[in-house]
Amino acid sequence: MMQLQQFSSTDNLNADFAARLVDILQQAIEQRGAAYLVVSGGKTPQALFNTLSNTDLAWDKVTVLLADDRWLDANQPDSNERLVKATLLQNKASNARFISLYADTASAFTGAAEVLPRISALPTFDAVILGMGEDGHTASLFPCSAQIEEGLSDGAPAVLAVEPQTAPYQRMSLSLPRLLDSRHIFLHLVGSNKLTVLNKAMAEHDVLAMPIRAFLHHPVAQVTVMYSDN
Ligand SMILES: O=C(O)[C@H](O)[C@@H](O)[C@H](O)[C@H](O)COP(=O)(O)O
Repeated sequence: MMQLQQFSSTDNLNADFAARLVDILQQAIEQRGAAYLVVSGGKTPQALFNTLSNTDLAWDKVTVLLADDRWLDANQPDSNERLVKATLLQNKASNARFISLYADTASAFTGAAEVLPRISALPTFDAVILGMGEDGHTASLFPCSAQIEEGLSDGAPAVLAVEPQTAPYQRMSLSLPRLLDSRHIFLHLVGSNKLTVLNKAMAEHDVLAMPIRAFLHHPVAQVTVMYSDN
């Protein structure tokens, strides 16, 4: 099930989104002593990360991890880990705990066994922020990959290695069931192209063609779409 929240500008979107996330994380810390936040890479969340990093919170009780990463050393420009460390884990958020999806092996497929226990050991997440590509991928659950059926299956491991055919780098991605195991799920979209893709995803049900549909049409999970045109 999905609920669309539309904002008049990215500034308004980011202010509202950051406040909402901080409330969720704060509540988790009060109730359970710790909070778990899953974020996405890509261009869309960068301004949100800057806002969050300047917000007061007991960040030392917050664990941050990525929904997916490219199989790159964290010093590489296209590493999502590098992006999160440079934008979110700064300022007031510099003492948050970060869990990497990377291991120093040549292939994501051989590294998966090392990464898996880090993620499968985690409790229910408090918030997951998803992005969406124009092909309807989310995290690194790419429609063009041979791993898509496994990643969307009920019995999928918490993380899996993925080799997209239409995007660079091998990836490590959280699976659909691991991402759904969250108290709150958001989809963060900026730009009218993304709204067109969202409408296409809502119009039909084939999840292998557009993996984001597995979230948007999920019978139980609530997905809040945080959207602005610009
Ligand atoms: O590593 C990544 O690229 C992501 O996690 C991916 O799922 C991303 O969220 C979408 O591709 C949207 O990316 P943009 O925000 O750059 O459009």
